[in-house]
Parts: sequence; C-alpha cells; structure tokens
Amino acid sequence: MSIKCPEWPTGVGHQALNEVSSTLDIARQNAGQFPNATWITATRQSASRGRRGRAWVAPEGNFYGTLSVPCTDPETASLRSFVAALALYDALHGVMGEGPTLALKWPNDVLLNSGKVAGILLESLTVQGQIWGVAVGIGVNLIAAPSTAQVEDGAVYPVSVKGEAGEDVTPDVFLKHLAPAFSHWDTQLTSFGFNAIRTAWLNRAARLGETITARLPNEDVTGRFETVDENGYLVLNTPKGTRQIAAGDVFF
Ligand SMILES: O=C(O)CCCC[C@@H]1SC[C@@H]2NC(=O)N[C@@H]21
Repeated sequence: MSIKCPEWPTGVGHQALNEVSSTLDIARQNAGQFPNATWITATRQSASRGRRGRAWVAPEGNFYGTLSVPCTDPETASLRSFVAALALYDALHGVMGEGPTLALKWPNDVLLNSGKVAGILLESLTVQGQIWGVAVGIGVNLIAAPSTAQVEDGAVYPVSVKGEAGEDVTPDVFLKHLAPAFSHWDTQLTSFGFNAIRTAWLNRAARLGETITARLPNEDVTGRFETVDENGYLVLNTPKGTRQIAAGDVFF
C-alpha cells in the first residue's frame, strides 16, 4: 500500500464522539479507512492510556483527542511528538493569553506554571502488518487535574488550565486552537525537516542547560541537559561522557 503524507492544512477531518474506550483505539480500528489526517475527539474515555502503560485520568470536560495521520514515512512519524508539543504550547497560549508560564519537557509533556498540563502518546497504525500511519494521542487537563496521589512518585505534579489560569475552556474551543497549530508545525516538519521543529522546541524547553535525570529501564542517567539531537534524542553531558537517550522519563 502506498499512501502519501497528507497536505496541510487542507483536508483535515474531524470525528466527534461521546464515550469511547480511547480515541487511540478508534484510530487503530479505522487505520486504512481515513484517507486524510483526521482528528478523533471524545467527551469521555473509559480506558485512557498514558505513556509506558500508565493510565491517564480522564474526567469529563478535559480534552481527549487523537490525530490519525496517514503517512508512509516511519522516521518522520515519531518526530510528530515534537510537532504535537509545539502545537499544544501555541494552543494553550491561545486560550490563556501570555500570563501563565508554559514550557516543554522531553520527551513529550507540556508544563504550565511548572506542572504537567498535557501529555502526548504516539502509536503506530498498521494495516495487514504494514505501518500505515501514526496516531497522535493528546490529553489536556482543561478543567481538572488528577491528584498528586494518582501520579508516580517524583513525577511532575499535574495541573489544569482552570486551576492555573482560571479559564473555562471547552474541548471544542481547545480543538479550534490546537488543530491549526498542529497543521502549522506539521507543515514546518514536512517542508523544512526536523531542524526547524527542533530549534523551536529547544527555545521552549524546560531545564535546558541544567542538571536533570533520565530514568531508563535499567539505570538512571544524570547530567547537564545539552540539547535534543537530529533524531529527537535527549543529549546529556554526564561525568562519564555524553549520553544520547532515545526514550525515558525525565526527573528534575
Ligand atoms: O502519559 C502521557 O503523558 C500521555 C497521555 C496521553 C493521553 C491521551 S488522551 C487521548 C489519547 N487517548 C488515550 O487513551 N491516551 C491519549
């Protein structure tokens, strides 16, 4: 099967659903069906998933969306987590104004006043065992954040737009900001390559130049956060030399 990456910003579809298990499940079930990039949103998710097999707390009123992107290029696909982070940054500024502080945390969290306000989870979409596209799952705490007891020890504490900025933003209004922002940054990626995205991401990065710890399956790596490289890997300058980290959780 040969499907080209979609042209932005035209031709982006939207399926608005009520309760689903997860908008990522709907994207999987429809892999191969949507010819264009399509936003799948839901008012409730009964089985929301987060990174590394964790659950994502999903009260009604928050934003739950997955963008199904048909695309034949698996390398560019994974870099869409950076596109999503930049789009979330712009969309959150759009709904809150310039006051609250936003920052991006590697690999794909968005921080509001230092707390986690949004998360991104990418999954491959396959048809008959072949990669067909990528699903970009996005959750945003618009009106409510989980309690700190519901998140892992040492993780960034969760916050909401309502709690930090006092704004009542509905998921529909949020998508009106997020969808064009995603199209904008995705056009940058597909037209100019990852370098433009990488530079924009680094300009908004939390703790760049500071000492941070990346938790990997078998070790913790602590070092100075130097940059994100051309593959999207975290680069840490440690006492034992430079480490390039493809995946992990970062702790400040
Ligand atoms: O762990 C994270 O930070 C990522 C959370 C991603 C949550 C979103 S909500 C929409 C989509 N559907 C899911 O089940 N998960 C993602």
